[in-house]
Amino acid sequence: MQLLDGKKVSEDIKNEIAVEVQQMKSRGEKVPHLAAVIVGTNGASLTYVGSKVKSCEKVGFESTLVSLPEETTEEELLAKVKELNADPAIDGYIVQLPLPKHIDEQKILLAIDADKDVDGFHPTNFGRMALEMETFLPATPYGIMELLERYKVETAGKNVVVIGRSHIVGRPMSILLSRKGYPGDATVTLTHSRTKNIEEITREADIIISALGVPYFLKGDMVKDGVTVVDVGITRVPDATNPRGYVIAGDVDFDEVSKKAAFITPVPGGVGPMTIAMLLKNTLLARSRRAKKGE
Ligand SMILES: Nc1nc(=O)c2c([nH]1)NC[C@@H]1CN(c3ccc(C(=O)N[C@@H](CCC(=O)O)C(=O)O)cc3)C=[N+]21
Repeated sequence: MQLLDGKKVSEDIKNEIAVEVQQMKSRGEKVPHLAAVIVGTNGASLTYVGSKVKSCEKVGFESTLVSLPEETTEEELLAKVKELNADPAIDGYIVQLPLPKHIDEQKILLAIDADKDVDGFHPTNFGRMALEMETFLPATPYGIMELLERYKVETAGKNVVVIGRSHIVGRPMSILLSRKGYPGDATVTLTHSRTKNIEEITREADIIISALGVPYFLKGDMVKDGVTVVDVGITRVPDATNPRGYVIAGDVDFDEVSKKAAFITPVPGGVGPMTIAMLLKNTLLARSRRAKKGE
């Protein structure tokens, strides 16, 4: 069994980015500037946004955190989005999801300038991804592709089973792995809450990407020997014996599944850190695109 070490690979990627930023600086060029908008104070969301800001500092990017109260109206958030679209200092930005229920997420995502949409969530960028055009790939699926590539996991002609059809992970993951070329060319099955007899499907899989959010869902008897397993689930499970009061649980029963797996990601330290590294990579791309346009 080999660990797909997202923590380590993400550090490598951040070091590569830091080198490029240093070169930009020494040429007197503007460095990438990422902004993140967060509405409300969900504990987990605050953690992620905090680590994004920290990672920006680490690679030498500029970063701006826009923290808005839970009561922010849709109109106010739209106004902030328009302001970021128009701000020449900002190369790319994200609006942290989920948003409070009184705000229409789709309306916000549509308002983001596709050229600054480093999350790759705008319909234009999602379409470009599906059509195999150059674009900002959504950070989590992009990070998984990068992990598979750096560990040389074979994908061509393999049976890939994706669990979960979310717009930010499962759906784009299924598209990316079915695209032409490496790390794609796979035969992809997208499973979800209406899928019947899922264990019969997962048992045939060469690669399983689980993005479900159900702690310890994937058990040892649901996979075949030699499988590659990527665990996207991150759930905080209350645990009184832990000083934090919770433990971070993946979708995969690691103890059972790792006994049969050829490659497997840990949680934490797998897909999560890769997501942040790829967001930085997209922001670097946003900056170089804008530099080419003289912006
Ligand atoms: N517009 C938007 N873009 C996102 O990319 C986005 C979002 N909204 N909303 C929330 C999710 C979640 N997300 C994570 C990023 C890093 C870790 C991460 O680094 N996790 C660490 C530790 C986790 C912990 O300590 O809680 C790990 O897995 O090792 C996790 C989750 C990005 N998201």
